[in-house]
This record gives sequence, C-alpha cells and structure tokens, in this order.
Amino acid sequence: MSNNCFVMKCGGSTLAALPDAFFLDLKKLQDEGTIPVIVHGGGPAISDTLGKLGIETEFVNGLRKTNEAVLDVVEMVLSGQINKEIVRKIQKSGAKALGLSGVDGHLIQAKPVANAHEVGLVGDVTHVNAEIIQGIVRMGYMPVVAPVGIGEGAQRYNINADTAAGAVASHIGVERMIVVTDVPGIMKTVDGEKRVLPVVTVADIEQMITSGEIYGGMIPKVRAAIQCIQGDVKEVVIVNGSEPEVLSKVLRGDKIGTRIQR
Ligand SMILES: Nc1ncnc2c1ncn2[C@@H]1O[C@H](COP(=O)(O)OP(=O)(O)O)[C@@H](O)[C@H]1O
Ligand SMILES: CC(=O)N[C@@H](CCC(=O)OP(=O)(O)O)C(=O)O
Repeated sequence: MSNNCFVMKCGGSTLAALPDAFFLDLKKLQDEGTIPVIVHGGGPAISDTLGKLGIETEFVNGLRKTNEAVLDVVEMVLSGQINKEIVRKIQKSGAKALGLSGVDGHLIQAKPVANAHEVGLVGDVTHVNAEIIQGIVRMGYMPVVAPVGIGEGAQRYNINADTAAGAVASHIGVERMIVVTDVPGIMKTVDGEKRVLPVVTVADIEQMITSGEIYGGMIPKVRAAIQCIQGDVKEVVIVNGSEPEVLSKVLRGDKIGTRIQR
C-alpha cells in the first residue's frame, strides 16, 4: 500500500465528542492525497444498547464476553449505528467515505481467541483482505471499518477495535497508525505531576503494565501497537481527538501525543 495512507483508530470513548474541525481535518488530508483508513470502536454504545435490551455484559481482561445474542447487538451497533454515524459526519465535511465491516468481502478474517473458553465468540485476526481497502482508496473514498470479523463456517467474531486496527495497519502495509482516544497520550505521574510521555519503547510499556501505570482500555492499545511495530509499521501515535488538527499535526511530526517506536 502506498505510503500516503495511514490507519486511524477511533475509540468509542471519544466518537460522540469529536468536533466538526476533526472531520474538516480529514477532508483536508483527503484533498491533499493523504488517505486515512479508519477502524472504529463503539464499546460504550454497545454496552448502552445491551443494557436497554436487558442483556448482561461482562469484560474479561478488556474483552467483552460474547455469545450469539451479544454478537447480534455488537454487529447492529458497530456496523449499523456507529459506522454510518461516522460516514455521515465525514460526508458532511465534504470528504468521501465508504463504510463496511470486517465481514464484507471477507475483509477481516478471524479465528477464536486463545481464551475463547472464557470470552466466547471473540476473534483474533488471521488475515486482512488488503485488496478491498486498496480498491476503496483507489476509487477516492476513505474506508471506515467496523471491527466484526468472519471466520470458518461463516462464523462472526467480535474483535477489539484496537486489535482490529493494528492488524489492518500491519496487513495493508502503512507506516503509521494513529490511535485517537479521550486522553492526550500515555500518562505517567512524575514528581507528583501527571505528564504525557512524548515517546515510549516496548520495554517502557511492559514495565508500565507490570507497575499498573498502564491499565484498562490502554492495555489493548499498547499491545496492538507493540504487535504492529514488529512488522512494517514504523510508529503508533496515541492522541486526543479534541486537540485541534490533531491528525495533521501527527503527520507533520509535531510534538503531540505519545509515539510508540521500535
Ligand atoms: N497510562 C495511561 N495513560 C493514559 N490513559 C490511561 C493509562 N492507563 C490507562 N488509561 C485509560 O485508558 C483510557 C483509554 O482507553 P478506552 O477508554 O478503552 O478508550 P477508547 O474508547 O478510545 O478505546 C483512558 O481514558 C484512561 O482511563
Ligand atoms: C471483544 C471486544 O471487547 N470488542 C469490543 C468492540 C468494540 C471496541 O473495541 O470499542 P472501543 O474501541 O470503543 O473500546 C466490544 O465489544 O466492546
């Protein structure tokens, strides 16, 4: 894949709060020929709908315990509600977007995770059909991907959005993944003051997970980052989506967010 593409993961924690300016930045990048390949989450919206339907939900090490009833809701919320909301917002900015899920065209192929006995129908990515992404980009659209995977026997799987984004970045061969979330980067308390770390290495991350300084929803992000920078992806940058022109700033190399490098 040409290096004018980058993967952007957009978390459910931040989607509703993304300002119009964020989408105008996407439009500017598309006009300049820099194409974002978007993979989105939607965890809070899934929990919300499950709650309204009276279906109980539980997380095991950051992964949602998923059965067929939960999968119905995951697919409806991610591939329906959230995916189309993002596509509409991008189109409102004047840019061109095309939404699909990992099921469409066998885009994200998956197998059960190693601890399927604990979490059920949660998937690990085995392959990404890069041709579909390349085709959409060639047609002049930015792909917007919902993280539902497809496996043997046409079984659907719920895939953590950070994991799905990392796998897409690795398989389509981009140099950079930008993770847009609700915090300005990986934070650490130094001398009693919370600071954003501008750069972290894999060793720093492992140490911070062990010490508990990286926890919860940050864990799948850094794990996905470590996995992708072991391949062709050169860096993963974690940023806050409410920062003005955040994507352009990262791509320019400004000092912003946390850069995870080899
Ligand atoms: N060291 C850390 N620095 C910043 N945030 C952290 C850290 N460790 C854990 N977090 C948590 O990770 C959250 C982001 O993950 P999550 O809520 O899953 O976001 P998203 O919906 O964008 O995937 C932050 O809001 C914060 O509570
Ligand atoms: C297996 C698993 O946990 N899947 C996630 C998929 C959505 C997601 O990851 O959304 P965020 O990026 O907003 O967290 C879930 O069901 O919530």
